[in-house]
Amino acid sequence: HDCLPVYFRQRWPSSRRKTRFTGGVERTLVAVKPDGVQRRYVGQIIQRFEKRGFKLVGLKMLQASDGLLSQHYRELVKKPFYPNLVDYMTSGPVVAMVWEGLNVVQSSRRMVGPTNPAEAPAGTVRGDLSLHVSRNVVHASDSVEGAEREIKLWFEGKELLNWECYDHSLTYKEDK
Ligand SMILES: Nc1ncnc2c1ncn2[C@@H]1O[C@H](COP(=O)(O)OP(=O)(O)OP(=O)(O)O)[C@@H](O)[C@H]1O
Ligand SMILES: O=c1ccn([C@@H]2O[C@H](COP(=O)(O)OP(=O)(O)O)[C@@H](O)[C@H]2O)c(=O)[nH]1
Ligand SMILES: [Mg+2]
Repeated sequence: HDCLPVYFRQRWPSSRRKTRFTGGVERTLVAVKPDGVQRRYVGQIIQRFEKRGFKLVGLKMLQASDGLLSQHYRELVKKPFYPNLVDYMTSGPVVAMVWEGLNVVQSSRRMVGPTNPAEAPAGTVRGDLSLHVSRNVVHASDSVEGAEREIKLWFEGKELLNWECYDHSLTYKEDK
């Protein structure tokens, strides 16, 4: 977390009152998959994260390679659907981004919805925009450790920017 701005380096104190934060300020990898790009959903997906209050700190469009995907999906390489997954993920450009904010890993997973769109509630990206598990529009890291690993895989350090949102004090309550 050395690359986070100074005011983010501490974890949020778990509160004296009812409100409890499970985590601190985190970063996560979100990627619009080739079907999402082809269907022109990039703007809508970015907008959901902006509206929620998260901060965009990295963004690029790329053609994913087999090598990158075998590392990204290293837990899935033995699965029977893995060759199809690679065909899907290399079928066109992917838009990869890094979002930063309080509990962003868990919150973005909730915004994206379950892997299978059939189980994804309306209001989630997958529940609103997709039907089939093999065309589920978007990726989001599923743990803080996974996010750190994936961000290193998809981005170089210099591609991630530290910047201050002017509305920070409106979206965060910082304890004195
Ligand atoms: N049973 C399956 N059949 C076909 N495709 C699958 C299946 N399970 C997973 N996939 C595909 O592999 C991807 C990775 O599976 P994973 O279990 O990591 O789901 P996820 O974490 O929800 O997705 P992602 O990692 O892309 O965000 C899924 O998003 C989906 O596209
Ligand atoms: O049975 C499956 C499971 C997963 N996937 C694809 O593999 C991706 C990664 O799977 P993971 O389990 O990581 O799900 P996610 O994290 O994407 O929800 C999914 O998003 C799907 O695109 C698939 O095609 N079939
Ligand atoms: Mg996954």
